[in-house]
Amino acid sequence: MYSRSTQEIDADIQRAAQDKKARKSKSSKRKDEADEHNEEGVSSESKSRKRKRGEPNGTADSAKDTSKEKNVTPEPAPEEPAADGINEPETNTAQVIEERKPKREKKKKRKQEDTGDTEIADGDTDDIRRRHKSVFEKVQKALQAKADAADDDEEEAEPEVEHGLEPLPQPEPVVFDESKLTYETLPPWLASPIRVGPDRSQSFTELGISPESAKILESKGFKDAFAVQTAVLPLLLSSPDRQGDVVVAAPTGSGKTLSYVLPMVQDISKGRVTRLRALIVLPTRDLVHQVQLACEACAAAFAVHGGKRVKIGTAMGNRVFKEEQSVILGEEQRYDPQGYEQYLQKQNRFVNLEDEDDEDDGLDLERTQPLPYHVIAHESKVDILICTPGRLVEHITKTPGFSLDYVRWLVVDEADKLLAQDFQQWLDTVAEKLGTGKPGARDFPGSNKSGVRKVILSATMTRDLSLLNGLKLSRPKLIVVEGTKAGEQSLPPLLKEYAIKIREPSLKPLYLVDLLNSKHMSAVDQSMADGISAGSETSDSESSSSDSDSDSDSDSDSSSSSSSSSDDGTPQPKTKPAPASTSSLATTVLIFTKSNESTLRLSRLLALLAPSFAPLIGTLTSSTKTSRRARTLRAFAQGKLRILVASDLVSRGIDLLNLEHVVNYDLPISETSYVHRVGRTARAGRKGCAWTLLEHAEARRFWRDFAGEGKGAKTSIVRAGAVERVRIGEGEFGEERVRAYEEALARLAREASGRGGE
Ligand SMILES: Nc1ncnc2c1ncn2[C@@H]1O[C@H](COP(=O)(O)OP(=O)(O)OP(=O)(O)O)[C@@H](O)[C@H]1O
Repeated sequence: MYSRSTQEIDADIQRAAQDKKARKSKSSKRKDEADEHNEEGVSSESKSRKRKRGEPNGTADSAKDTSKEKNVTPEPAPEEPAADGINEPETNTAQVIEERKPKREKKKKRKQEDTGDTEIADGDTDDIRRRHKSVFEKVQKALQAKADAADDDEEEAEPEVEHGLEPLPQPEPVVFDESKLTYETLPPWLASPIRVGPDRSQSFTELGISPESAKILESKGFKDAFAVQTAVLPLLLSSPDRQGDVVVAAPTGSGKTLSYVLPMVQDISKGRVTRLRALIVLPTRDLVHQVQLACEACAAAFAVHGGKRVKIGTAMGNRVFKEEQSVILGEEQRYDPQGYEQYLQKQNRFVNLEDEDDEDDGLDLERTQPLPYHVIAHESKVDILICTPGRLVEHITKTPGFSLDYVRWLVVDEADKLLAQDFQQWLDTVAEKLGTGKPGARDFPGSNKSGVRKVILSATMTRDLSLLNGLKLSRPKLIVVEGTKAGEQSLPPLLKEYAIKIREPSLKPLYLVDLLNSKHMSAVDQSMADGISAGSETSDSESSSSDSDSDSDSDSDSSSSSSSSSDDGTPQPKTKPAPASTSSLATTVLIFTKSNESTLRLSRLLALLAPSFAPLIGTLTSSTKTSRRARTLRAFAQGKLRILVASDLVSRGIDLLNLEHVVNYDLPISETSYVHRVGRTARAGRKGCAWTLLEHAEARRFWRDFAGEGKGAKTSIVRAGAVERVRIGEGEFGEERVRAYEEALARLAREASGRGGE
C-alpha cells in the first residue's frame, strides 16, 4: 500500500523532474562544447535547435545548476521508468501540479463547507490516497505520452543549416543526349546498306528479264541495267522466296525509276484480271507524267508471250474529279435485288440524315444510279495508279468503290520530300487501308510472299527514323551507291560545278546574259548540240506557238522587243525582232530562281536584254497550267526551246536528257535543294555543268555548306571534283549596257502595272 503522504510524493515528482532536466542539460552542454570545435554551421544548427525548442540562451547554465542540485539529492524517483521518461517539459508539469494543489484544497474546503462534512477531509486518508494515486497515474501517462511525442519530433525535425553568402551547392546538371544518329545508333539495315559501285552494269537478261522483254527494253533505249538497277532488280524481281521492303538512296539521274517500275510491271503482267495492284506516289504532276512514260515502256516489254498488258492510270488533279474517277474506276449494273433493297434503305437513311447535316458513306458521290433490282459494281480500270498524295487521299475518301484491298506494291519516290510534308496525312490514310484486306488478296503469284511490298527512293534519302517509321517497313534493305555514307548526298560523277562572283548585285541579270553569251555555254556534248540545232531549225516557229499561251511570260513576246544585242551581248536599238536563227546558244540551259514571281520577271527581262534568246525561252512555275508545263517540257526535249527559267517546282525528278547546263541564278535554300537542282543535268551517265551566281552576302554560305571549302566547311554533298571559280562580267558593263538595262527594267515595271510596254 501507499504509505507516503501526497506532499512527499509531489516532492519526489518534483525532484525527479529536476534530476532529469539536470542530466539532459548537462549532456546538451557537453554536446554544445564539442560542437564549438566544429564548423560554424553545425554550431548554429545546435543553437537553432534550441530556438526551436523554445529554450532561452542561458538554458545550458541553469541545467548545470540543476545537475549540481541532483548530485546532493541522490534519492531515486518513486518509479524509475517514469522518471527516466521525464525531461524539461515535465518540470513545468510538476509545477503546474504544485500550483493546482491549493486550488484543489480550496475546492475541497468549499465542498466540506457546502456539505458540512469536514471530518471526511481530515480522517479519510485512504480515500485521499486512492484519488491521489489515480491523479498521479493520469499525470504519469500524460507525461509519458508527451515525452514520446517530443522524442519523435526531435527525430523528425529537419536540421536548420545557416549559410553564408557563398553560392548554395546545386544538383548536377542533367546531361541531355544531343548526339545525332550515327552508324552505331542506326538500326542494322540502315547502318549496313548494300553498296553498289557506280560503274557497275549488267545486261537485263543476266538479271532475270526474258530475252524478248530485254529486246523491247533495248529498243526503247534501255540496253543494260545501270548500277542501282543491278542491285535493286534482284531484290524486287519475282522469286519464290521474296525478301522484304527496299529503300534506295542513289544520285539524281542514276536510273531509280526503272529499278522499281520493271519488277512491278513484270509481277503484275503475270495476272489476268485488272485490279488495282500498285500505287506510285510522287510529289508533282510533272513527275507523275514522267513515271507514266517509264511504266508504259515496261508494260509494252512484258506484254509478250501471253503476258497481261498492264494498265496504267494517273490521279494528280489535272482533270475534274468525276472525270478522273471514271478513268480509274469502272461501273456496271449488276442484278442483285437484295443489294438493291439495302441500297434503298441506305438512301432513305441518308435522306433523313441529310437534314441533320450528317455525312453518310458516300452515296451522294455515286456517279450512276442503279437500275431497279440492280446494284452498281465497281471495278478498277487500272493495275497501277501513279498519283500525287493529295489526290490519292481524295479518292480513298470520296470515290465509291475505290479500294486498296488488292494493292501489293507501294512506291514512294522522292520519299524525303513526301515524308517530310504530310500532305493531308496521306501516309496514315494509306497505311490504314493497306493494313487490312481480304485474305489472299495480296498474294504474290509464284511466291510465298503476301502483303504489300514497299519501295522507297530518293537521291537525298532521309535517315530520319521518325519519318521512316511511318512507312512500317518490313525486313527492309537499304541500297546505296558506293562511296556514300549515311547522311551524304552524291552528285552525278560527270557533273562539273562552277561559281561566279557577282560584284554588282543590282546588275545581276547582266552577268547572266554574259554567261549565256560566253564560251562557257558551249555544248558539253557535241552530239547533243547537233541534235539541239537540228530540232530548233525545223521548229522555231512551232516553239513560239507551242508556248504562246504561257501565262504572261516572255515566250511569245519577242516580237514586241524594241532592242536586240550585238554579238558581244551589247543591246542595240532595234525596230524588228531578232530572228531566232541569229541565236548563238548552241546548248541547253535550265535557270533556277527563288520563286514563281522571280521566274516570270527574269524570263521577261532576259528576253528584253537578249532578244536573240527570246524565242528560245520557256518558263516553268507552279502557277503555270499543267498542260502548258507539259508542252514546255516537250518543246525543250525537242530542242525548240533551249532556255528554261524555272522555280524549284521542277528541281526534283524532272528528267531532261538533253539538258547540259543548270544555272542557280538564286542560291538554293538547302544542300538537298542544291543536289536536286544541279542533278537535272549530267544524268544517265552524261556530262553536265552547274553554275551558281554568288552575291557577296551568299558566298560564305555557299563555300561552307554547299562546296565544303574554307573555314568551318561542312557539307553532306559528295562530289567528284572541287567547285571551280569563274569570272564573268568583270568591269565589262559599259554605260550603254547599263542604260539599256535600266530601260528594260522600266519597261518591265510598266508591264507589271498593266500599262503595257509603252
Ligand atoms: N538502263 C538504262 N539504260 C539507259 N538509260 C536509262 C536506264 N535506266 C534509266 N535510264 C535513263 O536515265 C535517266 C534517269 O533516270 P531516272 O529518271 O530514273 O533517274 P532518277 O535516279 O530517278 O533521278 P532523280 O533522282 O533525279 O529522279 C532517264 O532518262 C532514264 O530513261
